[in-house]
Amino acid sequence: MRTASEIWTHLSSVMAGLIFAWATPQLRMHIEGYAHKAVGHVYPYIEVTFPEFAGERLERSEAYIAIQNYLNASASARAKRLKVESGKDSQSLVLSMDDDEEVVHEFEGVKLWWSSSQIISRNSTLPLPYRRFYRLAFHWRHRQLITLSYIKHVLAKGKAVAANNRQRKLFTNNPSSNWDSSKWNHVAFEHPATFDTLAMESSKKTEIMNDLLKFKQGKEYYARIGKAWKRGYLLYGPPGTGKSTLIAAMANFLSYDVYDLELTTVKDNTELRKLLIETTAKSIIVIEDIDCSLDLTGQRKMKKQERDSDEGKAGPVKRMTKGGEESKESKVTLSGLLNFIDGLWSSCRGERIIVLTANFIEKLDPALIRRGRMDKHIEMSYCCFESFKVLARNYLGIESHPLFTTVRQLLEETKMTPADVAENLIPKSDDEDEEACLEGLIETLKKVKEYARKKLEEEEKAAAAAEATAARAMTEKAAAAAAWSLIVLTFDKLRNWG
Ligand SMILES: Nc1ncnc2c1ncn2[C@@H]1O[C@H](COP(=O)(O)OP(=O)(O)OP(=O)(O)O)[C@@H](O)[C@H]1O
Ligand SMILES: [Mg+2]
Repeated sequence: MRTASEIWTHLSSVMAGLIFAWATPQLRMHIEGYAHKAVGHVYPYIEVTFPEFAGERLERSEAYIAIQNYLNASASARAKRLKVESGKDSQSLVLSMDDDEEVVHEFEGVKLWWSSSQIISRNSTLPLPYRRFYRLAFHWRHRQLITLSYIKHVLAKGKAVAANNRQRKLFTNNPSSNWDSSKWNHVAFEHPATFDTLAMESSKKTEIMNDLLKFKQGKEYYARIGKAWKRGYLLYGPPGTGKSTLIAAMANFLSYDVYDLELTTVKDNTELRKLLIETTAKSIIVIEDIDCSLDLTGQRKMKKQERDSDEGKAGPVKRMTKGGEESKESKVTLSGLLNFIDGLWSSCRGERIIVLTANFIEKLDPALIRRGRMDKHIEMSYCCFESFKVLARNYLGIESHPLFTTVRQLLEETKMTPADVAENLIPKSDDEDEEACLEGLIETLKKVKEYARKKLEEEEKAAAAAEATAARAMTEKAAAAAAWSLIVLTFDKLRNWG
């Protein structure tokens, strides 16, 4: 039997050996490796936690939000316990995973488990009394796949879902006297127009949608060719042909915000620049009726004349509202507007689209609408049969009708805007069915055709009368000239005789 002192000596040497082994890094790694393997055999899963608040300033973690969106998108199909919250428009409902619920996902054939939990926190700096987090568990064999690919995939998908679900905004600029609160006012953007409901030839629609998609996905492309990630659209055509409707459809298609810039309330070029700086990425900046809100041609001529004098000396430019009445004097100039657009192109990070609308393209200065500033010019035209069919589907819910043939023929012979066609397709009482609406439209089209015929006839008559008057005047002038020559000749002869 060993004595107590012998046992102590033996224990001390074992302890010293262990301490020595721990102090030797290679040996320690071996021991740790074995320990991990031993634990791995018992519990072979790795768990990753994503807390809601992270970082030094305890801000809401972007990763947490992206994961939340990613998981919510498929929650109703996967989770057994769900919770319901009201959505962005406070009418729809959003289903999400309930607390302490676990769902199984699969990525490239690998199974993984997501769970959501919360614990009461004693940390008083947190904005909420509890700490929420998501936990991802997977087999340690898939560590590489999950950490290198899957988490990136989840974050990208979650961000895309968020972009789609985001409550988009419609901004309008405040007059500078109200800039204490903010330069832009906003309301929820809830225009229902889509490319599906837009009355336009389908080939033209597809072209615009492809152009927008290429732009939206073009981050790397624009960076590679060294061009700012911006695109300018000019929409022109008569009132009521759908310019504003197309802008709404574009914003819905891209999930972008809309900044509706009202130039008549902007005092000068400096204000214009300040407004620009406050706009955010993923937005469409719209200046409607550019041909009516600024006398651009006049300004350009004036600018040319005063090329040597500075902007301040150019004097205030009178701007007109759409109705033609004069609004407050403003010093916004064409060069200010061009700088605004170029500033947008060069100084603002992130993608932006600028859309100008006009009734008369010929009134606009070529510098404003040249490619590079306004890259795509879209003419919005009178209603054709294809556009009519879209309106008939929207307003009457029909794809065909025996009266369509008459409508088609009349539309080819007349000019009617989609706004007017749409107005005729709206039932005016409960008794009016689709046939009554189509008959009403045919009646109006016939009237418009008759009116146009009479107008043309009158114009032709007036032109003929003007031509006759001109011819008569020419004859009288020629006769007078001949008489005068005769007088001169006679006078000369008399003088010679004398
Ligand atoms: N192409 C279209 N597709 C679907 N609806 C249209 C179209 N054009 C006009 N409308 C209907 O007519 C109404 C007026 O159209 P919109 O305001 O888009 O015309 P606009 O070209 O912007 O006119 P303005 O030059 O006066 O601003 C819209 O509310 C819409 O209901
Ligand atoms: Mg409009």
